[in-house]
Amino acid sequence: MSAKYDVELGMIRNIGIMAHIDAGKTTTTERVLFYTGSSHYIGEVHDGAAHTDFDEEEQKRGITIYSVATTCFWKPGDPEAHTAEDGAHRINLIDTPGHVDFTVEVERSLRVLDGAIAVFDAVAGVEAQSETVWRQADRYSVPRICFVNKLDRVGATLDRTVSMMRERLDAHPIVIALPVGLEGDFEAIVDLVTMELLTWPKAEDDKDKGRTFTRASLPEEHPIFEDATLAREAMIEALADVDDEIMEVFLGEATDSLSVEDIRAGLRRATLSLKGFPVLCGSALKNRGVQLLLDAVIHYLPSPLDMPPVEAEITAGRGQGDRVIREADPDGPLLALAFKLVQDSHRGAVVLFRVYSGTLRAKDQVLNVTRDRKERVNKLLLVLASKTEEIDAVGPGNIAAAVGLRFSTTGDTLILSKDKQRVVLPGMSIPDPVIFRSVEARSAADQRDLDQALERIQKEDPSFTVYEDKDSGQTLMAGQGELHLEVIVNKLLRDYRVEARVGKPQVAYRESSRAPARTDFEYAREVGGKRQYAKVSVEIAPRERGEGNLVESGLPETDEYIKFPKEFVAAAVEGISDALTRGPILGYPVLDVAVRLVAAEYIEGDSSVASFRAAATMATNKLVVEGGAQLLEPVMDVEVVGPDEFVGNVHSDLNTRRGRVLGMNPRGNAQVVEARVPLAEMVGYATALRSVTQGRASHTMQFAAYSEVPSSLQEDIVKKVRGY
Ligand SMILES: Nc1nc2c(ncn2[C@@H]2O[C@H](COP(=O)(O)OP(=O)(O)OP(=O)(O)O)[C@@H](O)[C@H]2O)c(=O)[nH]1
Repeated sequence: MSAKYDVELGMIRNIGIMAHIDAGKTTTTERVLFYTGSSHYIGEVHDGAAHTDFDEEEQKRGITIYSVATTCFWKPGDPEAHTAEDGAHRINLIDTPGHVDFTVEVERSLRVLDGAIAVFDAVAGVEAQSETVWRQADRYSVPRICFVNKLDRVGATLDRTVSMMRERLDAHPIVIALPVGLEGDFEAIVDLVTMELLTWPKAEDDKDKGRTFTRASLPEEHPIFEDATLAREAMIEALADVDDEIMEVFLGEATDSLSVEDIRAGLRRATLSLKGFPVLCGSALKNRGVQLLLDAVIHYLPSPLDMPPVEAEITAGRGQGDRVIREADPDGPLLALAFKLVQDSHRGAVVLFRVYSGTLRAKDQVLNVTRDRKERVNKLLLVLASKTEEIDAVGPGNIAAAVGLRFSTTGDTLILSKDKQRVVLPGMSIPDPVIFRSVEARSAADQRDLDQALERIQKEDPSFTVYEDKDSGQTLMAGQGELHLEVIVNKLLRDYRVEARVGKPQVAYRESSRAPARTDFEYAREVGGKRQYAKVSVEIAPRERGEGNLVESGLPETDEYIKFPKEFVAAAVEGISDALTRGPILGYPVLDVAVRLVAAEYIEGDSSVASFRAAATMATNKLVVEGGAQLLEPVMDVEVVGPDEFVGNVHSDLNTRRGRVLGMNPRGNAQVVEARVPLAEMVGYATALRSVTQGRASHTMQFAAYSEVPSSLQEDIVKKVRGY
């Protein structure tokens, strides 16, 4: 352990910065890293020198471990304290993706962070995408503080975003910082909790990018004093609305009796309970307001101590299936979650992880419970803004990187191999990939680059898979949605600079069988002058949607079968499974059927593993058709959020897409329309939605289930997929 970096549990903050694209997430992060002393310069987004990009090789590929999680230190009231020894808190800053389409990406970051900063653009306010990101954080109950950025821009106001938070997000904002001047005149901020004025040097004198600032009691003669007094009253009233303790004071005595500590404690309670959201403001680009935001991270966002202890499931031995609680105890058994794998150009695979309980030490042998693999941690790294530092150990509540793990990836649970009890953290649900695109290298020379790039991307993103179509020999990339694959294609072509041709997005259909059927199948051939024989009887029955396949040997345990060669049975079962990977309609995998081998015959000398395998495959192919082959399509859970007046349009548009509206609920002054819609009908939906709602609504969707394609459409789809 290192005195420089180790702090008590209550002094750790694991946070993310969430924002609409362009709201200023990168610019704000840069300032955070600069003011916390973790970096010695500010890389500006527009000159391409942001920290996330400083490694040239990685800049080409757009990934760095620094951009996934970075650790920095901050002490409110002492901007020069940059280590644990100085009494600073430790902030582990975790990247959150801007696109909510990538369920796995969003989940992985929301799983490991305890609180978040939501950044808004003071001109645009709460945009549709900010709304989507906000709702995702609601779903995971992530406490948030808000930063209304870009107050220097023409048209900026604090009030607009605050009222939009009420109206669009149905949130309870509590404004705790007041800007002095706006747009070009924006120069200072009043901390409403302490009634202090924070002033930064004018742009021409700002030699150290806003690092030096003054904080002084707001004088009564200051022109903003009256406004600030009113704003402070409003802050206390807004806090009293959601906090009983403050309410009591508010109703009883004069609010003057509330100390700074009382107000901070109230704001902390409101934030942790998600009843209120402290709102700060500033301009990251003009270097104003970020220090106050950092203070608020420490004052109001949760530490791991505020989080409920994690629950894990026992996977083997006594109590299998039971849940156990793991406290954040450094001496307890290790429990850690790998939340991101990054291919680092110098170090190979680097796994970022969070420890929930116990302590992980360099050279420890760990067990990846998810994959049932033992492996060794060669090195542990603390990731700071512009360097990594080797550390000996990581304790609970903290985030670090491990080098040397070969099997671990996003979502895996790690424990120590020597620990007796095997437990696993609730898995991240990785939905089936529902959409795919073909990809082909432009030349044989590009093939190797393509293969390597695809392998890397696949390792980093478990929701992305690559496979080969057996018929066409084409390489197919499958993912969670159009946008997911588009981002990957961009990565391939731009970051990895692979020369490749990429096909159009296609829906991943499945096939099934409608009714029970049975077939007796005799396989008798001459192959290379040798007789091959096998006879099998196979039964098929449909299963409920979502149940998956069941393939088994149902041979009775009669005398006839006691001596039946086991390898022939195993080969037949394999043959059945093989047949189910390619359905008879379009060659998509067959889903939700039970297939059993119910009788078999062999001839000594003529029968072989190969003949049983072939017989079972052919019998199954025939059976799926006899049972009534059926095409299945992925159906998505779609959620559209928008103003009331557009609900009619959204509704009728979804109807034309074979959608089924499941419900409509008000949220704030908006309406949430929930529907189930076939994915095939959702191509280009974002554009269509924009046009029927004048850009006021947003949508999210995720895979719900496979469902039967109506028979009237099956033929059209077959023609389309085959390219007729
Ligand atoms: N005027 C002004 N511009 C800002 C401010 N903060 C950021 N910007 C600019 O806004 C643009 C977007 O900022 P980024 O920091 O890249 O925003 P982001 O949210 O990280 O955007 P993505 O990287 O696209 O997700 C850049 O051109 C910034 O220079 C601000 O406080 N004031």
